[in-house]
Amino acid sequence: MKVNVNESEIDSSENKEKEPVIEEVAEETKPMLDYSNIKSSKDIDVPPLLIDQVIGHEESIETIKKAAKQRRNVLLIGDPGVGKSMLAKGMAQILPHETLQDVLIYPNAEDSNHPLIRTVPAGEGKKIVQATKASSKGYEEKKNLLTMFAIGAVIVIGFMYGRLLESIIACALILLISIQLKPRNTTLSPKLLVNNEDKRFAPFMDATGAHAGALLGDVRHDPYQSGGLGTPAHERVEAGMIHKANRGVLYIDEIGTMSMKTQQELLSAMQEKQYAITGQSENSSGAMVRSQAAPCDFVLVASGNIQVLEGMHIAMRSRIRGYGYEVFMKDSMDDTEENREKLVQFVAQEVKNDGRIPHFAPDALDEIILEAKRRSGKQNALTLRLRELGGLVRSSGDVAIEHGADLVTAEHVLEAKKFSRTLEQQIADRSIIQRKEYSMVNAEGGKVGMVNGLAVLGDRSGIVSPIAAEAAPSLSKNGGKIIATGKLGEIAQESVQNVSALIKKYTDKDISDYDIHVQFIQTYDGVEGDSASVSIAAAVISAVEDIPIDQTVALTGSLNVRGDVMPIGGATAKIEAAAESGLKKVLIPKSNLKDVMIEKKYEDMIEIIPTETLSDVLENILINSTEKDNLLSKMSALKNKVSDTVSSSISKPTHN
Ligand SMILES: Nc1ncnc2c1ncn2[C@@H]1O[C@H](COP(=O)(O)OP(=O)(O)OP(=O)(O)O)[C@@H](O)[C@H]1O
Repeated sequence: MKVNVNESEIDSSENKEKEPVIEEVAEETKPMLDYSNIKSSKDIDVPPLLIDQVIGHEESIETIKKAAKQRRNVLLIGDPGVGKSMLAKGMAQILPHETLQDVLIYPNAEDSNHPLIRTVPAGEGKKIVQATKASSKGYEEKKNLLTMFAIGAVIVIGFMYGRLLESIIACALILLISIQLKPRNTTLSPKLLVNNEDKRFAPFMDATGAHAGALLGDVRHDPYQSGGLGTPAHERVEAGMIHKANRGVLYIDEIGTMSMKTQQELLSAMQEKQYAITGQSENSSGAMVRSQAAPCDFVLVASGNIQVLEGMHIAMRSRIRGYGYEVFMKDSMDDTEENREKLVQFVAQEVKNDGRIPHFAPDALDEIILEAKRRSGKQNALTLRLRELGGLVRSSGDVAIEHGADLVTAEHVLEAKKFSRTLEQQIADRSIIQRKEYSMVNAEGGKVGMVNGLAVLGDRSGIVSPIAAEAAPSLSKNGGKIIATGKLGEIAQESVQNVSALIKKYTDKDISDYDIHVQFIQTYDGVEGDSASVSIAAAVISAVEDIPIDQTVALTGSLNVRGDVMPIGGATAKIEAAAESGLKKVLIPKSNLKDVMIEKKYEDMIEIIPTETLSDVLENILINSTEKDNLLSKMSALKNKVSDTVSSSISKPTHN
């Protein structure tokens, strides 16, 4: 990929020869890895334990292993799909499982609404229940026989005396009584609340979004409360996830969305390591029942993004801090050979877990690594948002199956990329078509106060976002106003205010003498406008100075108050959107140059010009004219004056 570093890059004060410098941006032509040892991802070993399958979070894995050993709580904070729940599941696999218990609940002869809890080693619970059931089986058989006989007799008598209706009612009554009649050993037989029989690993309970009943346990409602017809209280008790997670992991994603009351209860369960089960609905007969406390000695792994902390009970966070670890998870890893190999392992894992798609050939693995690079949006990094990358792995596999291929190839990955576009990408695509149809993007000529800004929709879809500025002398005695319209009005206001000092400095015009209108034309919901300040400054300067802007150029960058162009996010997506819209050049902050990983098809469509200062931007975007030359020489003189002042102050020693 060729990138033109424009002549404006060369410091004019040094009077160097003004020749454009051509800079090579690292081009990925050779394979990303040495695949000589493998034919496909099938030859890659997938580790048996989940924790060893987690890619790119070495430090977090260390912490999780430490936490598992000491049974500590963990708070995992990070972006969606970076492997938080995978780490929590992995933790459950490395917790000791020899100490697992079954929990039984028994009726209480003294207080039927206070059933009793008994814990036994894992696997024993089922045996106890089966033994009690076996002894009551004989009774059940006899009872059923007797019931059938009674029903038969009533029907025959009913026929004989012509009282069929009464006999049917009598049969129904006999059936009801028979169902309710339970032998003493049946009513006294325990119920298995928590069964850990044959568990190879400690339990993992995902309580994300669980309501209080499912989380803390509940007692079912029973309408037959009187006359001994009701179901015994202990049989209506249901264990909560906190009980099922006993000696294992209780995982809660987005814990901050849980009600404070539930968090409070969870906290007391964590403190006491046991929790009595009661009916959660006040209007239910279950609310009368309260079991003896059942064990719930779980490790809590809570997770979410950073905002989740706002909704989190303060004591809960303090408990995790005091008795556990807080982990901030990365969203990307360094682009090293070792990490590329891990990505290959990731592909092998995803293929194995999916079980329906073929393995990946080396060229397809290369495409996935390249995509991981692109999605990281950073120089020398690979994304760790692996759930989304896993989506591409699966859809590439689906394409290969459609083509009847035994292995997924690079072509399949590229085809999958085309149709598995995110909603934001589809909206961006559609807007590009619309803009082309209605000629909203000006891809030719020069216009005063009109600039092709670039923005990002979602997290990786670029969009051309035209900005128009109009400057009119203010008639108000109190000076001019900045009037910003469109959805990004606030950002526009702020940007104009930030750049007003620069505009004043560079144009010799006080923009407070003008009413300046700035409009973001056709802005979409979800467009972030932080990187529009360079575009706004260019549009306003063009409007104030009446110098047309080249409409074949698009630009992006954040401008600081000193006139330096600062880096922005989504450089690659923005450049691709500009190319797709038919624009010929794109100005991006120089510091973003290494982040650029545009697809091959765009490479010859657009010229990328890195910029460092507002002067670089104006040099490249204003249409050549005497006014432009005057403005730029004024700016360059100013720059020289500033550097002279700085160098003289450095060279003169001061004596205090
Ligand atoms: N670091 C990783 N290593 C290997 N696979 C990963 C990693 N991160 C995500 N995945 C893949 O993505 C899937 C989803 O990840 P997971 O559910 O753990 O993400 P999460 O961070 O918990 O997301 P969310 O916060 O949205 O629940 C995993 O089952 C796995 O296939």
